[in-house]
Amino acid sequence: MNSISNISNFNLNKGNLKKEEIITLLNTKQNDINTLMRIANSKRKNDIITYSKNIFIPLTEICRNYCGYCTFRKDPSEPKAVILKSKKETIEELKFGEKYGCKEALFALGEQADHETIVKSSLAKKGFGSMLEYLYDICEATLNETNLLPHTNAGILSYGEMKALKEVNVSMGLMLESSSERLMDTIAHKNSPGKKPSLRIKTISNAGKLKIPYTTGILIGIGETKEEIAESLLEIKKLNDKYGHIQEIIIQNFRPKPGIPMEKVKEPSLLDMIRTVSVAKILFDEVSIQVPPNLNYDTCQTFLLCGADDWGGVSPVSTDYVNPESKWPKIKHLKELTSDGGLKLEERLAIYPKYMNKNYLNNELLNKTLHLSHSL
Ligand SMILES: O=c1nc2n(C[C@H](O)[C@H](O)[C@H](O)CO)c3cc(O)ccc3cc-2c(=O)[nH]1
Ligand SMILES: C[C@H]1O[C@@H](n2cnc3c(N)ncnc32)[C@H](O)[C@@H]1O
Ligand code: MET
Ligand code: SF4
Repeated sequence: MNSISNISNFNLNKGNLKKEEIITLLNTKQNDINTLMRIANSKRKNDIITYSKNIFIPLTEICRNYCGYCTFRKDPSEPKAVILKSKKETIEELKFGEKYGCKEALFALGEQADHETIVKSSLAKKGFGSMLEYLYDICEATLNETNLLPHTNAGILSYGEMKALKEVNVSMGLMLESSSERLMDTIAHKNSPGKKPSLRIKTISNAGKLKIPYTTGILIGIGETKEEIAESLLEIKKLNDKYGHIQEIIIQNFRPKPGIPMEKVKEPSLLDMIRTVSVAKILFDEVSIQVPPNLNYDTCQTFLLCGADDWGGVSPVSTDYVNPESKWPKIKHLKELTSDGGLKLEERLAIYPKYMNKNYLNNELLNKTLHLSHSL
């Protein structure tokens, strides 16, 4: 029987869990789950739960992948598809967000959209040769014309692309999703060359070499096994042990929705989320564990009991374009939910304090970041 009653034999303090031990923890039942939660929660360094006030700008919804869980991606033929959001509209939206206190400009977009002719010609009309050039220009304008700090998640990028974007982003991100090659043959990733684990790992590793403060995470409930969850977390740990650039890990639960290939796939159970969040907290000492509250509207308090310490980007103005049916809780509500658990809600920036220095940021980004952080 799987049990963690032998948990004292596990090296829980240093987070040096072996794969087999993680799998055991991911399979815990009944009282052992309480123990697991208690141990994870005891790893908290303080009673603060952070969030970042952001505005989500989907610069393009065109994407070369077809993930079985995604409703964000649109075909160029769909009348409502965002081919390329203009700079004028982007800045107007950002300025609106700024009025409501947003400090993070979240640019999340389809992967390698410029491989599509319609995007390429739209870029050319504006005088840009690639999505990278456009992204750079938009992030630069964000810095020049607003007080927001850019965070870009554009799917996999090359070393050169990230080297360029580092100059105009305080942090960047890419969900590992899962380190499982096997999922490349399943409904989740079979039409998504960009979800190949080796490519995602390469991107995250290049970000480490470039000293880019980084957000990654795993998507739970897309057909992965417990063993594969353990392997994914260990892969992220390996990357962070090597470079130390991972500022937060998102434990994101898959949300089924009408019209997607995975429409009929069951969402992960609350207990599976509890087990995964707890294990992640035990495994990572210096990295924040983020659980998005909009994807767990009624249950998110539970994650406060297993060591989660960040709610991620929460927007007072924009929808979560990846999960548009999942409304953000109001900050006031989030504050009440957090303090009800004996914890304190605190706003943070898109870059965590330990990276606010010359090793990670150029002068302009550092000055802007420090200035904003004093206003929190
Ligand atoms: O509103 C969202 N924000 C998402 N974010 C934003 C995130 O919550 C914040 O940008 C970070 O916490 C940085 O402040 C992501 C960022 C990444 O780098 C990678 C993946 C995600 C996923 C989402 C998401 O699904 N919805
Ligand atoms: C931006 C991130 O959103 C996640 N994502 C994409 N589709 C869904 C869904 N249906 N439910 C939950 N998360 C999703 C992926 O992990 C992606 O990398
Ligand atoms: N398309 C990218 C990815 O899945 C960015 C987030 S989804 C809009 O990695
Ligand atoms: S999740 Fe990202 S990569 Fe996958 S189809 Fe959607 S937009 Fe493209």
